[in-house]
Amino acid sequence: MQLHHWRRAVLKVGSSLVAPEGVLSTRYRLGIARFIAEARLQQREIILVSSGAVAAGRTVLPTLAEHGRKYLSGKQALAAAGQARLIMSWATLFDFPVAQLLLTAADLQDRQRYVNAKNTLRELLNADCLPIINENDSIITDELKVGDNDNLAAHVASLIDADLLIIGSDIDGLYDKHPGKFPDAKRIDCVDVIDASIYAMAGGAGTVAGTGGMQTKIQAAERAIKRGITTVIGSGQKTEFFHALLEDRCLGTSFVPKGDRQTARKHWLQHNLKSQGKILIDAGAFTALRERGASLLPSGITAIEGEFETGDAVDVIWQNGEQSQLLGKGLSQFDSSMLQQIKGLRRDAIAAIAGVNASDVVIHRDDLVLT
Ligand SMILES: Nc1ncnc2c1ncn2[C@@H]1O[C@H](COP(=O)(O)OP(=O)(O)O)[C@@H](O)[C@H]1O
Ligand SMILES: N[C@@H](CCC(=O)OP(=O)(O)O)C(=O)O
Repeated sequence: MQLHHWRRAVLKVGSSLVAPEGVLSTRYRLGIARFIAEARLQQREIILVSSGAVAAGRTVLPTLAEHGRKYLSGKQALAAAGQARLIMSWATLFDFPVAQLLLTAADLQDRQRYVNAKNTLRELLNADCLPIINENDSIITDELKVGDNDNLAAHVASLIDADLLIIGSDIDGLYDKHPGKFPDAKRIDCVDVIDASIYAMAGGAGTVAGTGGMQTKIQAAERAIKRGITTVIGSGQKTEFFHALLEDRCLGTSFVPKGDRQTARKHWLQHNLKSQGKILIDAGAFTALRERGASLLPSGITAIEGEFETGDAVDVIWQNGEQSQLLGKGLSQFDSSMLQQIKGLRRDAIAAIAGVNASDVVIHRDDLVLT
């Protein structure tokens, strides 16, 4: 199946690839690492979501592995020890820097942490670094869990505005029934609509190390395509799967959103998010945003209307004397009270008010939809 030309992908690799026999191994990770390196050479960006911390922990702490995985703190200790081994072992496969981000559902629900995670990822990509993400298994309880890395990867894809979500597993796609139980199961090339009949095809995990099986992969695809992100599920054990992706083709199962990605994103921003306030901008900012596709900086803001929180959607309006023109809608990286203080200011002055670590971008161009 031919895909669109993708530029930024979240690649999720399951425990079945990272630790095929329940312990950390390079057997499939060498091929995965080669794919990441080649994609980067093609000027594509990759964010890796890697499972395998608990499996790696079993090697690091064999005694705990025997008894510890039966209770929560034991599993969490295995994940803590294993995560360090996991990240080190990925780092040795690359000649570019890697960075680790451990996220929880709470981080994705809290607006400030969500924006922080997004900004950190953007910085890492700009610095040519490979972000490697996992769930922060060592501290979470059930209520705060995303629970599986398929859904976590879909959240990350949406957070960083990826145009492709690749779910690498030990199987070459979604079958119409559990292939391990039914020898006549047939692989599906492309899913147009995700409904109950698609979920009914999915069985549980294939290995002891895996979590969720196809169920969570379909959930992830559903979450991603709602945001206009094409999702593919395929075998991370096969070099052909990765080769094809480098040529914008999918040899597994693809889930393709209707319409193009910008349309879906635009639709999501425009129709699913209610504007909580207004940011009025000057003529210079209007031109920069409209003509040059720039991000909105505080220096171009003349006034703020309404009360809103960090991450809320706001209308961006050019006010020209008595007349005003709606430029678009975007996600604000600051709340309205901080914006009241930093509007019209330049970078140095902003740092004195918002702190040296504060971003000086109010609405990133990726988060702005022009009307
Ligand atoms: N309909 C299906 N199509 C394909 N695989 C399925 C299906 N139902 C269940 N599975 C199982 O899901 C497994 C992949 O999920 P999982 O074991 O959680 O792996 P991972 O570690 O890659 O997330 C497959 O190996 C297969 O045994
Ligand atoms: N966060 C866990 C993996 C969770 C998970 O979703 O596993 P998998 O189904 O193998 O991708 C770990 O690192 O062990």
